[in-house]
Amino acid sequence: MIYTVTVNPSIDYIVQLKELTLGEVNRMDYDNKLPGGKGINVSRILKELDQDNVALGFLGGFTGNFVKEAIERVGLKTHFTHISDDTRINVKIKAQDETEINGRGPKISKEELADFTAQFDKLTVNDIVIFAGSLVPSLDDNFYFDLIKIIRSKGAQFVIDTTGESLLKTLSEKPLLVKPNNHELADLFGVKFTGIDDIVKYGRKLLDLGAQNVLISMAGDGGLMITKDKVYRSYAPKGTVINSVGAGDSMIGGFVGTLARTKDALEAFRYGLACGSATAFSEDLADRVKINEILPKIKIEEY
Ligand SMILES: Nc1ncnc2c1ncn2[C@@H]1O[C@H](COP(=O)(O)OP(=O)(O)OP(=O)(O)O)[C@@H](O)[C@H]1O
Ligand SMILES: O=P(O)(O)OC[C@@]1(O)O[C@H](CO)[C@@H](O)[C@@H]1O
Repeated sequence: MIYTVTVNPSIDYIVQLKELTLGEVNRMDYDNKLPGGKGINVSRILKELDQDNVALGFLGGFTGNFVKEAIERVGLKTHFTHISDDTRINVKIKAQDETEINGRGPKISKEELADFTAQFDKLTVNDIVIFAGSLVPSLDDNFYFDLIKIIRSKGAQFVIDTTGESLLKTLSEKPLLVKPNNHELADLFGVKFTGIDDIVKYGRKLLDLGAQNVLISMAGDGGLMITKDKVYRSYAPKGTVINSVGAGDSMIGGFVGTLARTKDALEAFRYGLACGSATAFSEDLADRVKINEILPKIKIEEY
């Protein structure tokens, strides 16, 4: 089974207006509330690919109820730990620019945390756990790493979408996939990239440090897959970008879901790219219709 973990889910409150003027009363042209959080987004994409999965994490309060109902309505399997504090609301403003204001997230008590962690005892070698998104302030930086140790002790696989030291630290535990974007990769090693060769050089370091599969996403410039002896590059297909929120999560969902089904990393890369672009070209996350429309437009070449 594939499990996604969203420690800090959200209601994504999408607000559209022609122009945002700071310090003034602004009126919305359109608004929408969507269930959010990186792991939940990965779960939704897995579902679109008919890949069985369960979304885990913490949900609480009226906001948590909204998220739970919204994702269960689309048929997602969930097993969230109930918390007494409210799930956060993240504001996504689409005006002359895209601006995101993400909440810090709720408090999680020791008991709530223990309930959540107990689930990991049941993992087996057939399971994959995907961690994605920020932690809440009451959890310390070792949170993911401690869970990863448990996961690996059961022989299960893990994927982690995080940045900086928290990512570097997990590499020795051999994540199934890491997918920093090019900016995150540069920050990770404290360098500036001048071209694709630099990106490949530092992407390969992630493999050397233990990652099993490495993708580097480059938004509208497409993505790279770096293997021990080959580098694959894809330019993103052209289209009208409606929403780039969740493109990275979609790429992870597309890659992991397809890798689990086919064991073919190149095919998984193709689906990852298609899901990422399909989300960029959709108002919400991509659905199966959009993904299937984009798939034939994905071209991958050896770099
Ligand atoms: N503007 C775009 N046009 C076409 N494809 C896109 C666009 N933006 C993203 N994609 C596709 O989605 C993939 C992931 O996007 P991106 O690099 O923005 O991930 P990310 O930085 O993790 O995004 P986010 O954190 O916003 O989810 C890209 O590699 C690309 O294939
Ligand atoms: O604050 P985090 O956890 O880093 O990111 C949360 C978030 O911005 O990521 C998703 C898009 O990737 C959104 O659904 C959600 O609002």
